[in-house]
Amino acid sequence: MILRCLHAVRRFIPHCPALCRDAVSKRSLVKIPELLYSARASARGLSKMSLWPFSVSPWDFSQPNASWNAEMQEVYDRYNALCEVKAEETEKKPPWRKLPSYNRSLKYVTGGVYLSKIIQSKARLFTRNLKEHGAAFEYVVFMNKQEKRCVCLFQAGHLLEGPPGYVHGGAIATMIDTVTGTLAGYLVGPVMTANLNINYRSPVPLGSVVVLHGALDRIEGKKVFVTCRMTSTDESKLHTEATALFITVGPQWNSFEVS
Ligand SMILES: CCCCCCCCCCCC(=O)SCCNC(=O)CCNC(=O)[C@H](O)C(C)(C)COP(=O)(O)OP(=O)(O)OC[C@H]1O[C@@H](n2cnc3c(N)ncnc32)[C@H](O)[C@@H]1OP(=O)(O)O
Repeated sequence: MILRCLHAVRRFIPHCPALCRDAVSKRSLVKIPELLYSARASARGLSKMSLWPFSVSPWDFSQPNASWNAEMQEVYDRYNALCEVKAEETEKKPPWRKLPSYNRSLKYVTGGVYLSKIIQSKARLFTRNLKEHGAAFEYVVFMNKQEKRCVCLFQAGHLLEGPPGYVHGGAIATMIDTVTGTLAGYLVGPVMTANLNINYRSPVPLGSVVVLHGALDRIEGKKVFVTCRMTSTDESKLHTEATALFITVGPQWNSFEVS
């Protein structure tokens, strides 16, 4: 019934473009299954959710959803609590911040000079290109700017299989690149990965939850060195160790503080 109404609205849109162009877009309608899905997920503690289906704000993939297992939800709640400011400490900024995560880069970003507009309009961030929650990369990044480090909770879905029952090494590398790149980008601005070194210490079971600990090592001119460890959620088991080198690509590279 709801979908029928929405299809009727969709057919009506071309006849009143001035009225609807911005508020009701086809892109918004694509999000309806996600919104219905999120309504089901709300029982599991989804923090903010709008029932208004024509929102133009992008979907934040780092919110809890029904595919998260109990461990993912529990560790998320623990870190999320660190992001909240208590009433008596309103003047103090909490050191931790949960980063939102969208499936597109900035809408008007330049670059990708060989990309046609059609390709660019369909482009999606690699780790966020599936609509099915839980199938691949479920993750959320918490940033601590003061300490120049971050943690990422990662639940590996069934499409990431490498060896039977375990996560593919390339999927692990993807997450390490994402987490270290996000930290470098957050601290200094736009960067490109120049080098990634990974030591795989123990396999990651498919469907399990792990934590990636990213930390700034040092900055030397344009070069940003970041380390990363992937562990079990209680940190008793080391899965992967990595170092990454990022090169700043913006014009601002010589103006940030070297520490
Ligand atoms: C909104 C959504 C967010 C979502 C956030 C998601 C985050 C995801 C992040 C993913 C990031 C990626 O995957 S990026 C995609 C993968 N990476 C790439 O495609 C990069 C391809 N490579 C390049 O474009 C280039 O080589 C660069 C930019 C890396 C470097 O070129 P450049 O700027 O000309 O640098 P250049 O002057 O040559 O070198 C600068 C210094 O770095 C050193 N250097 C350069 N490359 C290397 C290297 N591989 N290993 C060691 N050292 C190196 C040089 O020796 C030099 O040192 P010295 O002489 O100064 O001492």
